[in-house]
Amino acid sequence: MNFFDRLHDRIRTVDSVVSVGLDPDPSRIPDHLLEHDLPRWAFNRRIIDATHEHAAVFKPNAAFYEDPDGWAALEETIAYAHGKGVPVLLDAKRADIGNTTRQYAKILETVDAITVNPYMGRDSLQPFLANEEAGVFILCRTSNPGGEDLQDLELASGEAVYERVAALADLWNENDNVGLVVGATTPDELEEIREQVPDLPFLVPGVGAQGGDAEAAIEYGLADGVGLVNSSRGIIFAGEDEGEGFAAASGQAAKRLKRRLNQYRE
Ligand SMILES: O=C(O)c1cc(=O)[nH]c(=O)n1[C@@H]1O[C@H](COP(=O)(O)O)[C@@H](O)[C@H]1O
Repeated sequence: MNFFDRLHDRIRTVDSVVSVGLDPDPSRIPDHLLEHDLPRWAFNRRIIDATHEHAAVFKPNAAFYEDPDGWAALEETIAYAHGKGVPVLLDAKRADIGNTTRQYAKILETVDAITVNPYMGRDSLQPFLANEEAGVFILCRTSNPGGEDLQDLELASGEAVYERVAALADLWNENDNVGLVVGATTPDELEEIREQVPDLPFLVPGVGAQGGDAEAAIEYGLADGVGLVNSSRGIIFAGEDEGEGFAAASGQAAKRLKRRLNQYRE
């Protein structure tokens, strides 16, 4: 079954478009978990237990797992999320030359969807795009301040680079498996890109810790009700000062974000 059909079902089941970002910064893991063999896994397990009822997906960012213990923690995390019936979107921002990207794309045997980088062009994304079951979210207008450095540049055609990316993504969506990453910190661009590509679901990061616009994230992020609004630190570290109560606080934060976003959903 196509990823976006599965996501549609998941969104209906939990009545939520919240993507819970699993970015377990080791310096912020509560002290009482540090004695575990894999503190990031111990942390994520408790976060998953507390938030899964409100999670349309879990989105681990690969950057937080790039060492041997991290790989083990990520493997456990993915399996546990799947055990709870929650799809996993790996935020890896991948893409490379053909033979390399073919190896990268093998990760789609393990996760349900991935973020990819369009900078190297179509062939660098082809093995991801060819996977009919998986979701492929292409970076379009990112939420960080430097997002404007390249993405806002005007091309000779008069369009901005991010508009060109949206147009290409639409073209590359032959398997109905493509979405765009558009940050909530630039609501005007969100609106503009939604008008340009009405059918592509967006992953909208940047609400919560980055202060993005939650209403715009819903108004423009969803295509036919399908899309994702991510918060990572705002959920997983909501109970940072609460010791063993940290996970319960995360559960509350995920529920609050779900309710806030649901106010704007039709
Ligand atoms: O691809 C992403 O998910 C992403 C794109 C983007 O433009 N901005 C952005 O913040 N993200 C990711 O979304 C998450 C945001 O985390 P918080 O700011 O803690 O909610 C991080 O994992 C970022 O890497």
